[in-house]
Amino acid sequence: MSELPYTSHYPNSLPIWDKLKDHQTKLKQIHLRDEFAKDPDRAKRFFKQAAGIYLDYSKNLITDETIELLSELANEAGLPEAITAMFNGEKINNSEERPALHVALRNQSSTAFEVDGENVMPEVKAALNQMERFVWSIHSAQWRGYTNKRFTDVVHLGIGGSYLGPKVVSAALKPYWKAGINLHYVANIDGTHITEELKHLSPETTLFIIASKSFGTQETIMNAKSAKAWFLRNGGEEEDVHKHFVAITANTQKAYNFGIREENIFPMWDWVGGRYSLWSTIGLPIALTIGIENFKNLLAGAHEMDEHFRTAPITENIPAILGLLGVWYSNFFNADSHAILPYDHYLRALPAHIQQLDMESNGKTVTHKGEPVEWSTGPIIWGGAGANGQHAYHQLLHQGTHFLPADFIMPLRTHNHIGDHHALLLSNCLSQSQALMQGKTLDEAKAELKAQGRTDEQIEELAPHKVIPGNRPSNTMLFEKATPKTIGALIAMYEHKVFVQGVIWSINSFDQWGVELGKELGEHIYEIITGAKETNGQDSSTKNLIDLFKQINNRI
Ligand SMILES: O=P(O)(O)OC[C@H]1O[C@H](O)[C@H](O)[C@@H](O)[C@@H]1O
Repeated sequence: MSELPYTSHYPNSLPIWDKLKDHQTKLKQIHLRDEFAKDPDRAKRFFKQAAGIYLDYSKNLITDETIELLSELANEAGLPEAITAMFNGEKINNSEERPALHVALRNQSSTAFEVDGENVMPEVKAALNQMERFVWSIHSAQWRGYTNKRFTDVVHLGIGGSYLGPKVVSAALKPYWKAGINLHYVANIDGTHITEELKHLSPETTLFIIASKSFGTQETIMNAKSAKAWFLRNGGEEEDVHKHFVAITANTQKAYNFGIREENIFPMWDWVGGRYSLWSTIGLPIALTIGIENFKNLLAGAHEMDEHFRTAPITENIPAILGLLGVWYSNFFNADSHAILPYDHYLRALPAHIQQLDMESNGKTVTHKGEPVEWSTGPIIWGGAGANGQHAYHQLLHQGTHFLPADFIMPLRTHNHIGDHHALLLSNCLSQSQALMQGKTLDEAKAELKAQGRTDEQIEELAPHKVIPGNRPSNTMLFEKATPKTIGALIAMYEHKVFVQGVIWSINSFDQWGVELGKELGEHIYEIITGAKETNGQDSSTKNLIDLFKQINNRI
């Protein structure tokens, strides 16, 4: 296993770590409400803009000194060297001996990106051209179904990174969808998912994309087999399969064996991690719905963020600032979760994508050298669409006992002008971060009750319930409009934030060994259910539950 080509460190042994601890003790005394009151320029000082994204990070538990110290932390942990290593194609995914070169997929410059001494840009461009030809042939109905009808529906079969990324982007860019094609996603191995999606579709006009980097993921392969069986059961013939099934994979042979023609297999590369793959051919469903030009704009937006990340000094660098603030809360305030709150119906799938991106990347307990970490790593990512959350979990954000940093995300202009909905949505978004920051004091609560004409006794009883502590941190990320470019930049921003945190924590953000054990055990359990193996060796809980399943389904 190769050493990482940048500084190897334990963050809690860095000289800056103790300084940050002392600083945190001081900072615990401040209240953000007072910081805003005494410094009218606070919002201006903690504000950045890059690649169409406006970041207001003034409602964080920080002072100028915090930013200086965090930037020192980044330097001591070797962040600048790590960024260079990633862009240079070094094997920063050291447990799998691979680079993490998703930035090459959206490269708009003439820079070469090398893997093992070979420039991958010609392959990347060739794959994009293959996508372009395919999208054109479907849109122009040159490529038709087996009864010569044009395609009306595309079903994308994939899971994890081969699902969440395309799903969030295609939903975020719904206003750009070309007329005539409906897109469906099937990820879950639960047969209900595919049954529900296929219910109203016709095999004559349905095209399937099987998206699996490995072409070995149980859920996707099972769904692909069921889709093929549905196709054959409903009129399609074996020799028609190639007209209705295409694949995206790094395992060409397996896709070929499934019945897909070589020219309909789109390449993937092992230097692109699943959760970083929406920019590759895995983005085919995005390109099919929004068109290739818009897909290229998505890549261009991400590239702009890449360039910002690669070149901006740490204190000016949006992903670096976000990553360092995350470290600040995880390691110095013991925050164990982080909320993603998009105020945009089209972006409602964003929390699920960021959840995989962040939790699969940084949910680690050993350093890249395999030594146990003595510091917290990736937080629990959760969230949902605003304003809906305000009428559900925001109560806990405002008055609960947990410390929960949050990101508020919103486009300044809407695609759907209807009444004054958008101004009201923005008011909701801003009022939430304001309430989290300023809270409500006991005196304010009492004054409010008094103004309502409550008796003194009622005021004493009720006021404590109305107190809101405030001083709870959040970021606000705005952009002019949800366009392919801004969505590209937004997602790339989160990717780099996750990388920054992985570097500080000295972990490998690009492997995911933790998901393997469940897969292996699942295979054993399935063999027991089908009778291929005995229950020997199973713990009594699992054995009982298997028996119950077999009994209810008459499989004994
Ligand atoms: O694209 P595939 O090879 O089918 O992989 C799909 C997904 O499954 C794996 O278990 C990993 O947890 C994910 O990172 C990956 O994106």
